Amino acid sequence: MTANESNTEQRWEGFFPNTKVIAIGSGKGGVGKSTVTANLAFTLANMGYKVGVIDADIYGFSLPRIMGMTEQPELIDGKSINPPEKNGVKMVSMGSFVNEEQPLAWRGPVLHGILEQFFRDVNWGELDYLLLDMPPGTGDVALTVFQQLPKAYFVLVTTPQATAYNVSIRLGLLAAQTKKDNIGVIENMAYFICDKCSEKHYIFGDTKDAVKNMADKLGIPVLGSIPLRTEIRSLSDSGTPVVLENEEIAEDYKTIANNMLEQIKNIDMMRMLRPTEEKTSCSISGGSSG
Ligand SMILES: Nc1ncnc2c1ncn2[C@@H]1O[C@H](COP(=O)(O)OP(=O)(O)OP(=O)(O)O)[C@@H](O)[C@H]1O
Repeated sequence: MTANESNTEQRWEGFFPNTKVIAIGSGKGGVGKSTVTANLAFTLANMGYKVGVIDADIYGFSLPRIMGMTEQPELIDGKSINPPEKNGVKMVSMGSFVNEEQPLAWRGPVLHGILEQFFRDVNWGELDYLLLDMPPGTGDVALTVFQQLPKAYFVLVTTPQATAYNVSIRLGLLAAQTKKDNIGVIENMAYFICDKCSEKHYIFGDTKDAVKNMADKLGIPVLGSIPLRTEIRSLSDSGTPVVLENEEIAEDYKTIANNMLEQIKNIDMMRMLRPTEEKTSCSISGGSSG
């Protein structure tokens, strides 16, 4: 796609002129991207920001369960909906409309249409930050998001295993190629603190610098690390993101959120200095399939 073609396309961020959209992605599934998204959303809300979350993982949605927001959205006038809200966070997911066990099998254009409705037909109100929980990998939805949200900031979540961070590099490079601003990497399940010896065990990484080295390759910072904790999993499963219950982990998330906002501030300053052509160009080949 050329810069001109991309400019004439309807872009979703037009629905949110005053909102910063943060797309949260991972190279592979199971690294805790949705858990991190949910906890970051409640952290930002706790810091006083107005926050919305779109679950862009249409087939593999899990946010309604993790955030404990399983109620159906309210249909207003036959075409727009009021999203569920909890602790100052609004959220919409495919899981808000279908049963958790219902199989979904749609091709790209249908996914694109559903995501567009999440942006256009939901009464979000004024938001400071809209977090987008992306499906894992570099598939159709990632490409659509990169095309439709040229000003979005991009955050990678990975665990310290080589199998996870190596595929994250691919997604990070794709984001960079399509001129997305990568803000940084969040390391999840970074270490485990033993109940008995209180030592940190780096279960998933050969070295504790694995994710730092990966972030260096992409030229972006590590925004922070979250430990592997049974409590994170068990609270998530029962619909209470850990930051609402555990002050120590809430502090870790606050550090990450502050680092993220600082990076956004720096990127905004750099954007003001960039030539216009560079701000709008997009190098994805092919159409805008979703
Ligand atoms: N730091 C952590 N400590 C312990 N368990 C965690 C941690 N982070 C996430 N988990 C658990 O790991 C599992 C996978 O997390 P999650 O669903 O957030 O991953 P994901 O990357 O979004 O996966 P997918 O993209 O495949 O949906 C969940 O059971 C979650 O509770």
